[in-house]
Amino acid sequence: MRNLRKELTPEEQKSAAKALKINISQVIKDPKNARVGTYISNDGEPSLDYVFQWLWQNKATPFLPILHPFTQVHLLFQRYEENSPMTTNRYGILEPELNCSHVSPVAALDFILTPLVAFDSQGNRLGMGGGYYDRTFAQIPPDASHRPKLIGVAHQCQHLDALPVASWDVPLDYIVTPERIYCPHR
Ligand SMILES: Nc1nc2c(c(=O)[nH]1)N(C=O)[C@@H](CNc1ccc(C(=O)N[C@@H](CCC(=O)O)C(=O)O)cc1)CN2
Ligand SMILES: Nc1ncnc2c1ncn2[C@@H]1O[C@H](COP(=O)(O)OP(=O)(O)OP(=O)(O)O)[C@@H](O)[C@H]1O
Repeated sequence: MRNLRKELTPEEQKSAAKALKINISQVIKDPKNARVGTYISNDGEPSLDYVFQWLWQNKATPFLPILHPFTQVHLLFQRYEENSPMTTNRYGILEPELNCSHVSPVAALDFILTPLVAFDSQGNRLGMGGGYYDRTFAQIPPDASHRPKLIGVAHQCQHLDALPVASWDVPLDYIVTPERIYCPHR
């Protein structure tokens, strides 16, 4: 599945990124003041470059994942601005330089756009295998009055009929591809 997304041509990636922005704007209907977890694409993942522009233009705030400096197995979400100082993490992925005053509690985000390796129509997500997203989502208290909507972002070729589900897997509320919007639980 990772090879499938890596084999897309630059032209295919560009048209995917444009179509994704349109579909994501159907899910994040009211972007003004929305706090949105995002990612910087890696390894053939769909680019969010058009989504970042759309979020900034519509007064939403994107946040990027940072590998937690102490636990090593959780993600921190830090505000991302066009001029944020960046560094590369141990996987070679760009992330903002840690600035604690720009970090948001994960439960305070309104939406989290998650990259994935494969998804199914039931909202199950297969990731890179580090367990970062599931461990981070598990930190949200079950009785939290506000919880982020989880939106998987993928190329259509990452769709599978059914994925195995682990006890710790947190299901996605939506999956957005350039072609379709899946709402598994509605
Ligand atoms: N763009 C992006 N950012 C992200 C993730 C992601 O999947 N995509 N993550 C989602 O969790 C976290 C980082 N997790 C990752 C886990 C493994 C690998 C990876 O490339 N693993 C290599 C082995 C490399 C090594 O061990 O040094 C591999 O599987 O080939 C990358 C990211 C946070 N940021
Ligand atoms: N809530 C959790 N608490 C403790 N361990 C967890 C939790 N979630 C995941 N893990 C651990 O993380 C490992 C990897 O999980 P999994 O294969 O589901 O990762 P993934 O979702 O593919 O990765 P990623 O989120 O980094 O893209 C699992 O073997 C599991 O032991």
